[in-house]
Amino acid sequence: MESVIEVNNVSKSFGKLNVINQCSIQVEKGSITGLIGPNGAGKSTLFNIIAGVFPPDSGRIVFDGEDVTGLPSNQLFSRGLLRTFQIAHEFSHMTALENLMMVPSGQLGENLLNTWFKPSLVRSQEQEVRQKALDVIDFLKLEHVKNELAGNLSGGQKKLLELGRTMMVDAHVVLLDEIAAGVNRTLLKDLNDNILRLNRELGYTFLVIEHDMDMIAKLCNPVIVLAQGSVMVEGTIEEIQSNPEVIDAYFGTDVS
Ligand SMILES: Nc1ncnc2c1ncn2[C@@H]1O[C@H](COP(=O)(O)OP(=O)(O)OP(=O)(O)O)[C@@H](O)[C@H]1O
Repeated sequence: MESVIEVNNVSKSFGKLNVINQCSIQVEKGSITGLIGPNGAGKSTLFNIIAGVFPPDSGRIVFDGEDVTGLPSNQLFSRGLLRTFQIAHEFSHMTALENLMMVPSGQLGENLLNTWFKPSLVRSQEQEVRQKALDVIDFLKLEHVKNELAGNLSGGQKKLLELGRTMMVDAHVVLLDEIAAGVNRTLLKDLNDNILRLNRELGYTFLVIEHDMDMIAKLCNPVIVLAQGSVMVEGTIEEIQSNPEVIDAYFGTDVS
């Protein structure tokens, strides 16, 4: 098995609070790996470190075999590692299709000189981007809302659109931070199905933070439990749910 993300002995403090403590995890290429743990365990902080939002105090992050510790998000983005973000307010007045078309970086049309001197090149690239966006709409079965303003989409449709944006840049590793929050059951099934399809059909690797245990159980193998900034245990969802230490620390007495 080949790791696509390696977190090696990473630590991070905010002031006197040690949030991540000598934490090491590996995400295998082609896996959908779950990251769970109690509130405040450090999951989002670890995501932010992996995604280059801020550097660790110590330790290393390896992505695709290269040390990327401290590289900013935009550089990781161009290497194919990205996290989903909520659709920014300023994009809510654009249609779902336009939101997808906005994603690719370095569009030739943005450069005024190109629009003057190489108009045909710009036009053909715009057509290419539009076609790709239409393919993504088709893949995610969002055809019926493609011309709807993003701000008018339902919570679940917005999450699908966020997932769609990762397809526009050919991401191959995607960090999903609580993507199920606030999504109704029907759309949650669509979301799960699409994550599985991206994984199986297009080879995406996912690292998923999620409080929804049904979603973790349906999608993730392995599941890593983080507690107080370090790995408590890693295994299949069945192993996790029957681990006495995890039951005690995380599930309380509700889990049989
Ligand atoms: N920028 C920051 N400055 C100071 N403290 C922070 C910062 N970010 C996170 N923390 C603290 O770090 C701890 C871990 O937070 P983090 O959001 O990583 O946990 P989490 O496991 O994602 O929690 P949850 O499941 O509740 O989202 C918390 O005590 C939080 O208050």
